[in-house]
Amino acid sequence: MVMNLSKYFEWELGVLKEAVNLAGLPSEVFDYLSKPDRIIQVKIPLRLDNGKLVVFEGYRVQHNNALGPYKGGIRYHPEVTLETDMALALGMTLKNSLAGIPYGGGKGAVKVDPSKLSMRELEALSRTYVRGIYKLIGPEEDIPAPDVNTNPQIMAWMVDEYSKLTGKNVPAVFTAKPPELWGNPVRIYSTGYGVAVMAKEAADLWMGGLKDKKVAVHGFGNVGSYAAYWISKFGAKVIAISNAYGSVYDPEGIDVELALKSPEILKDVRNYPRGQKSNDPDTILYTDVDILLPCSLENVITAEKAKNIKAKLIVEGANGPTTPDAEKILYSRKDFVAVIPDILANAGGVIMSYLEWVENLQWYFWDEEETRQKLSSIMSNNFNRTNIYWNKLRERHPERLVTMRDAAFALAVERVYTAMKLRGWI
Ligand SMILES: NC(=O)C1=CN([C@@H]2O[C@H](COP(=O)(O)OP(=O)(O)OC[C@H]3O[C@@H](n4cnc5c(N)ncnc54)[C@H](OP(=O)(O)O)[C@@H]3O)[C@@H](O)[C@H]2O)C=CC1
Ligand SMILES: O=C(O)CCC(=O)C(=O)O
Repeated sequence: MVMNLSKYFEWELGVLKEAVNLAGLPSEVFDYLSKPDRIIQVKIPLRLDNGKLVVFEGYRVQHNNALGPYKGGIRYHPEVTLETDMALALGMTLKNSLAGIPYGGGKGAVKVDPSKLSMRELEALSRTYVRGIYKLIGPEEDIPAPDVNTNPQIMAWMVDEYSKLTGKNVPAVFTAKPPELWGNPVRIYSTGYGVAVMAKEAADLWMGGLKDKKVAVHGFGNVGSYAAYWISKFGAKVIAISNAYGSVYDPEGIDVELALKSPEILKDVRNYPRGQKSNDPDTILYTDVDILLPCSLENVITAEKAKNIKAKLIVEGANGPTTPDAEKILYSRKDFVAVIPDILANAGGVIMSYLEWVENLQWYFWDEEETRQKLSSIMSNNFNRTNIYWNKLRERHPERLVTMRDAAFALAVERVYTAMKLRGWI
């Protein structure tokens, strides 16, 4: 996939501008939010196991903290750029606002291919990154978490490094830690679980329920694999999955539990024992399914690809997978239902991070069932609020296409605006 990353930031800003307008807010709100509060850029020198020194580049973008501390994940990816990170940080401000949680938005990144590093190198890189940013993060300042190619083990190293540097035991500075180190056990699957809850809400409302609905999942990583697992649990049938190496299609249904338990399949979905295999991850975008879950990276569903998509409902597990041009093409189809936008659909991760942070701050822990229940009801409530607002906007603007993304952005930006206004910033 060729990623046009700067394009992602550009189109996200376009949606934001429109949202400010739709919400009837002063245009200066767009000027304020189109730039982050602060960009931290750090040098990460790493001595490789073979003795060679390499220097990586890392970022932490703190976008806006009107609603609370900056919050958002850290991505390790060889193609990540500062602009991608800025787009993702803006997305976090809006996602956290829409979710109704007490956070602003931020995002971090290191330009590295972690699959090429040994465990020792990965740990050293993660600790050096924390040394670069630790003075500007904290449980009341900025709370990072995982994103693409980062995980609870990396959070454990990071929280340990932070504690060493500050001389304090501060678990609430990072979320999605291992449960043995004050993490919440739901967090590992919460984003995918939330995506499945959103698909269920949408299917119940518009498609007669999830039962036997055919599903394709693009990107079988943390978000995609658990989204596939939970949507199957809710009664749908996952028939196609992909990752960076390729895809597998089985009209009889993929055994998601088997795939989730197999390190070989998680590494490369073509190791799945049945079905038709392809070396192209994108073939599954065009499979005849009811629901498509894009759970890999941004800019996957372009206008060109949208023309051949058959799914009626798209629930965005990834951040920024559908371009606005593609969305227009999808909505022009009579049988198309909706794109449930990223800031609504994949908020399960950060909502669960919020619950873990609350647990860490008060040293009191809920059990798994109870926390999942809390997450589920916050997600369902957010779906309903956004849908009601979407209906209102469509009634108000019958002359134009108002997407659910427009509604989600407008609702989110309203809450940020109110906080900034009350604080006297704007
Ligand atoms: N983790 C979280 O809690 C949250 C993540 N997100 C977003 O969800 C998305 C996925 O994140 P996450 O699951 O954590 O990341 P992972 O690294 O766990 O998974 C990413 C998946 O996408 C696959 N992938 C990469 N490139 C392609 C491609 N060209 N075609 C098909 N699949 C591809 C990867 O395959 P391979 O393994 O082969 O590289 C992997 O299966 C990102 O957009 C992220 O920002 C959003 C909210 C929260
Ligand atoms: O839990 C978190 O803070 C990470 C969330 C995140 O990065 C995202 O939603 O994209």
